[in-house]
Amino acid sequence: MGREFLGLFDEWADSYDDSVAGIDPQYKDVFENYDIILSRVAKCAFGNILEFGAGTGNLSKKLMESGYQVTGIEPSAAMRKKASLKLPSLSFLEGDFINFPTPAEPVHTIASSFAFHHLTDSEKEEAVIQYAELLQPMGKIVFADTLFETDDHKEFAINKAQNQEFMDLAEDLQREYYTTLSEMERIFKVNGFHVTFEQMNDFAWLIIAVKK
Ligand SMILES: C[S@@+](CC[C@H](N)C(=O)[O-])C[C@H]1O[C@@H](n2cnc3c(N)ncnc32)[C@H](O)[C@@H]1O
Repeated sequence: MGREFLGLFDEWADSYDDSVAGIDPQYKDVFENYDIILSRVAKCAFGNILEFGAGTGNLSKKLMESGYQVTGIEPSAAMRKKASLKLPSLSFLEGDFINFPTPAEPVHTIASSFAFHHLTDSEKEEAVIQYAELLQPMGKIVFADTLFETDDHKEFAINKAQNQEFMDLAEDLQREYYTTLSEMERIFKVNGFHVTFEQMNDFAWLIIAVKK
């Protein structure tokens, strides 16, 4: 589910780490403070961690260095290959936010960075319902992702990208399922989580949801 963008990621795998380093001007602001953002996610995590959309393994590395047991779930074979080369001791399994292998161990934290927007809002809710079942009591969901305060803020970002002639970014913002803070808050609250948000750059927010 939500795998309609996979072709893009198979193609992007080789140059993805350059993009997050700010080399691509179109995505410079999206990935501003990338390293700090991943470190914040790692700092908020605990216990056994299931990470979705692991990509080239950059968040997985931070989580592993913090001493956690990490299993990465990633639908793109090219991305899994990159991540496995970077972190040979970690498991990167084929799966997505909704369809993934049942973890062998209890899960305390579900983590992800820059990936949850691949799901529509109803798929996001479907995923959160599953995570509420899967997580241990007081378990956490810690996600970093692009969110907008309102639909008007999203429209403003699209117009700004078009005016800067950042057409890849403008199309991306229209094509994928970037949602609003209020919708994200609703999804977590109605499914039994206490949720807080912290802005990390013009696009990315840290989302911390604790199972009540
Ligand atoms: C922008 S990259 C983020 C990678 C990494 N987490 C990071 O912070 O650099 C998005 C990742 O989500 C993966 N992805 C795409 N659709 C997905 C889905 N439905 N479920 C889980 N991951 C997905 C992509 O293959 C890609 O590796």
